Amino acid sequence: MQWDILHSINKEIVPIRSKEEMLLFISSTLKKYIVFESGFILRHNQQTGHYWSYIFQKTEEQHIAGFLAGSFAAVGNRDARQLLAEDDSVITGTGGKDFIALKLLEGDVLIGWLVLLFAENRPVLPETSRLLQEISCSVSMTTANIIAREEIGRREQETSLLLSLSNDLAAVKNRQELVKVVNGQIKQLFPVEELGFFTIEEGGEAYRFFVIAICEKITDHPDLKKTLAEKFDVHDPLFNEIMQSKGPVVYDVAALAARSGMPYYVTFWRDTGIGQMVISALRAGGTDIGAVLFIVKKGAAFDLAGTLLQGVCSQLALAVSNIVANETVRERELEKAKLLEFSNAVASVRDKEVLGKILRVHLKELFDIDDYVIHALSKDKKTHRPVLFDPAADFAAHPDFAKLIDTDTGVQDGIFNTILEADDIVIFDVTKWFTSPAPPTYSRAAESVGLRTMAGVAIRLGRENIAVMNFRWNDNLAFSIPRPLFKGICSQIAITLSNLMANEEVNRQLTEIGRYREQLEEEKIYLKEELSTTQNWSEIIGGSGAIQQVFRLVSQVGPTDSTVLLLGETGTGKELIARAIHAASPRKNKLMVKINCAALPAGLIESELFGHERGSFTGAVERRIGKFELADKGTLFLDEIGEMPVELQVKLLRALQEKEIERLGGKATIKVNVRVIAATNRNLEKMMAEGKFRADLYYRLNIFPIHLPPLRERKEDIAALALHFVKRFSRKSGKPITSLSGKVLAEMKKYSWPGNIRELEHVVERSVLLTLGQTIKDIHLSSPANVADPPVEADFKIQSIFDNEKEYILKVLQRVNGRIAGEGGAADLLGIPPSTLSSRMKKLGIRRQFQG
Ligand SMILES: Nc1ncnc2c1ncn2[C@@H]1O[C@H](COP(=O)(O)OP(=O)(O)OP(=O)(O)O)[C@@H](O)[C@H]1O
Repeated sequence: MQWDILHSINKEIVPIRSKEEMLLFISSTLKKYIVFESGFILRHNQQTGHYWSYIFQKTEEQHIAGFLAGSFAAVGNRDARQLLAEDDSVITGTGGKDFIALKLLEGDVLIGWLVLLFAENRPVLPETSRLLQEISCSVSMTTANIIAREEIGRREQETSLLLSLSNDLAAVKNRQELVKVVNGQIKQLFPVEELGFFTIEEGGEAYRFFVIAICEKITDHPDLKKTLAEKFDVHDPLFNEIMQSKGPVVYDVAALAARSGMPYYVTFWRDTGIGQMVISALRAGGTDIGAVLFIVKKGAAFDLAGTLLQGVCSQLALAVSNIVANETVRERELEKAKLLEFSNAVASVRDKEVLGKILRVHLKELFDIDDYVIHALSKDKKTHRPVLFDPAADFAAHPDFAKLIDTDTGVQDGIFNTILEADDIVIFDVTKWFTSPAPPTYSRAAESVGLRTMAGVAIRLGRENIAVMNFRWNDNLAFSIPRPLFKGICSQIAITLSNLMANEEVNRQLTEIGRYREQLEEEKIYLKEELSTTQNWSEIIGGSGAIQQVFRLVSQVGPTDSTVLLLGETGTGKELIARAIHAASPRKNKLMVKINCAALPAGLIESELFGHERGSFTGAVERRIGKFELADKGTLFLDEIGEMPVELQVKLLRALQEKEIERLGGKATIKVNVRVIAATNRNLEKMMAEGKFRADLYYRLNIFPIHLPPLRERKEDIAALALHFVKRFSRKSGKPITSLSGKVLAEMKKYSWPGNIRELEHVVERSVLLTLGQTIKDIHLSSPANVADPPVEADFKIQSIFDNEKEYILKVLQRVNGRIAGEGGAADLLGIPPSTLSSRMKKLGIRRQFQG
């Protein structure tokens, strides 16, 4: 009977393949032969000594639930745990709730127990115990099979998960896709709740979060942004340890957080209440690229043994490095595109204001940068001044900022020099400016618009610092400014800025050239005038004692640098004499610049004399040099000096004494080397007495006075002057007029000539136009009362020296019958050698018949 039972039981056990079949066997087959309340199988871990419920039916019964949960009730006076640990293959309890625990062995290894609980009133029978002993081998084998099959199944599942994970990870192209795979598959493979990936930054000194797959409860955590944004030091003890370790490391978060020098995220996760985290280095192609952090599910224990974590980590490393490579390629392409777009936008801009606006749009769009100012460095790199700025920025509207545009500031202010030496963005505290003992001018503009923290970066053309770009700083910019692109944009700005400045320089030079051209044009006018008067100089007429005295004074003072004051009525030849003085001076190759103080409105004389800067007064659109500068190294002729306004006399005096001038609206003084000749028809001494002319200026000008006599006081010159003008105007009008009649000449001599030589000149000019023959026989003088009948010399007529000589030689030749040489011949009578007479005759056009 016993054998039959054993045989039947074994027959039932052998085909069992699964936990369910085993449970069915225990709860129905076994119960046919053994009477017990309930039965289950516990598993046992040989290494750790842990045991756990393996094959069982859930129940509400407390004593069974206690077993299943691992809390054994005391059996007799022995604890069930002790009982289980004993070596007997079947243990039976005594007293209380009886049970039998049948040891399940695979070889020598204890793999678990089959536990049967009995009702209190039904103690375990010895034959039950024996029967169980008999079937223990088959139950052990079947259980070991189930475990093995399960293990195989688990491994197969793991392998397939790993395979699909590896397929999915291979296809991952970006961070979002990685998060999807992590959430979908990693979380199935391991008891993890959250994952975070770190990557090591370029340069290898810092690491930061690359991507995280976190649960919702911390998505809204206030410190999350900070945690994700922070850069961690690769030398922190935790990261160091992970990088040193060969595989993943399990950490108790509370214990880890208690260690010193831990990175911030450890505390962050401790505070969210998690117990364990597993961290593993991520390596791709033999290079450390970062780490992966698994946040273990609450209550779950993460057992590294037997997991595929290491393999999974290698796959994750590959995926991360692929994403990084992809992102780098994309970033570079994007950068290239953005750089291209930026350089296209700025390339053709030549206008500062337009460029300022374009920069504003692009800096905002690319990096979220606001309120930028670009300060260009001076050539010697010692000072800077703002040249380009965000026109919409608050500070741009500040009056102090407007002043800055044209102000040079030293770079050695502790901020600019630091920026210029740095390779990256320098962040600085603007408030330091406010409290510094000598705050720079721009600090007030910055303060008033609430700028507190700013950043600055050196703008370099190649390696040369050419400018500094400052902009408003906030912590978000740390992430919105990708350095490679930012550097590229800064280089573009450098190119654009240097082009702009070169362009400005060219424009400045063109304006300068334009100004010089203008100056040359003016000089040309003066030179022409001078040329015409120089010709006049050779034809200054005057044989009278009075004018000869003037000529003597001119030749005395001419070669010196003395100031000359020409006094005389209008038209007496003051300007002519001034030019003669200039022509006789060492300055003759430079300009004589004339300014007529009577011809200019009082308000313009100053600008005319000293020049003006652009915008110095309404209408001063361009910078203009004054006559003083134009006459530099030459002569300045101040005509009608008596008409100069008194207030300007002071300035003139200062210019004469200091030998330097200042342009209107200008700041710099300009050295000038000018010789001054002043002229007036006014009585300066009288004016001085009346307070209309400054005494100091008078004495400064009156160093070498020359009085030009009125024409009425040198009537002996009238004939020569009149003839001189006749020739000039007849030549000009193409008329053959060569002389004036004696009557006309007599009229002229009688006339008082209030307009002096100029009047004579005009009278002759008019007469030439009216005369038909060769001789002027009539003139029209303005005041007939002044004209009296002169004692006319019948045969006297005025003619040129040339005609006179010709006529005289002809008369002599007629007297000697044309004989030139020999005693009593024409040459003898004229007291010159015959050869000289012959050549004179030839020159004068005397016909051959008279030549001997
Ligand atoms: N000695 C001279 N010989 C020839 N021409 C002369 C002589 N003196 C004056 N003139 C001519 O007379 C005209 C008037 O001379 P100028 O302009 O020099 O006089 P001014 O004293 O400067 O006159 P104002 O006081 O009105 O400026 C000029 O055309 C000048 O060439």
